[in-house]
Amino acid sequence: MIEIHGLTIKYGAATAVDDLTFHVKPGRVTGFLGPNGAGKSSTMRAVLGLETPQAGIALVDGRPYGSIGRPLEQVGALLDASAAHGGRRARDHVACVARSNGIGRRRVDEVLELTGLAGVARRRVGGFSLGMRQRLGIAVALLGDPGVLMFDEPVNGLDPEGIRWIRGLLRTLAAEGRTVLVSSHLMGEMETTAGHVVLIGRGRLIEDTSMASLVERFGSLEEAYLRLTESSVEFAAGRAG
Ligand SMILES: Nc1ncnc2c1ncn2[C@@H]1O[C@H](COP(=O)(O)OP(=O)(O)OP(=O)(O)O)[C@@H](O)[C@H]1O
Repeated sequence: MIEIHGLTIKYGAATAVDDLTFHVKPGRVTGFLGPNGAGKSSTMRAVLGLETPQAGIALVDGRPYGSIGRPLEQVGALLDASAAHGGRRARDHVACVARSNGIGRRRVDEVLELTGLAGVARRRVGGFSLGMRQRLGIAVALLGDPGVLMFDEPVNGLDPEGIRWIRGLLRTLAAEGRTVLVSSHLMGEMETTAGHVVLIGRGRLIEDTSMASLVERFGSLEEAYLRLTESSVEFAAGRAG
């Protein structure tokens, strides 16, 4: 379970996350949605102890990330697919993270297999497509077999086969009883994958509800999203013509 309590994150004078409170429960995929700049990535970083909030707290299974003994075995995350060093071979990258976290080699091969990277594991990450990097980031997130998983826009750059694969993976992870938080701007994809939605705008909570209730109220997730975030969009495109 992930618990966010009164979380406030400021960058200088700008408030990115504003007194945000919500819980992410196990056993279902929770879609974390909101316009560009709404504060999704900042919130996820706070869960991993990568942000120092001005107020509030983010907990994983009741504890702040920094106090977890073997964090990779509690929470796995894909936040930035470009994080891996380009000069490294894929397997070496995963093996290095595994080694520094006391995780054995067998698990390295398992996650490479699970993410479809076994055949390219000896290739350098620098030559990887964005979709392959996403898979590599997911492989690392799964290394510790954690009960809590966070993916920041994991479908980015994936081809249709990859999108279908991640849909199945997210559902499987949730069905295994894990806590799964996924951010995405692809409403159609989220509607089929997520059972619950946390919608934020300008760092504040807009909705924390089941997918079924949103679709029932608005007809589709896209419609719900557009209507509910109307006043929270910071970077709206100009109208053509
Ligand atoms: N390191 C930083 N320094 C300064 N401002 C930042 C930093 N990181 C994020 N911000 C700002 O905080 C706000 C929230 O950003 P964040 O990346 O959390 O939003 P997001 O919902 O993940 O957006 P997107 O959907 O575009 O990825 C934005 O206004 C962003 O410009």
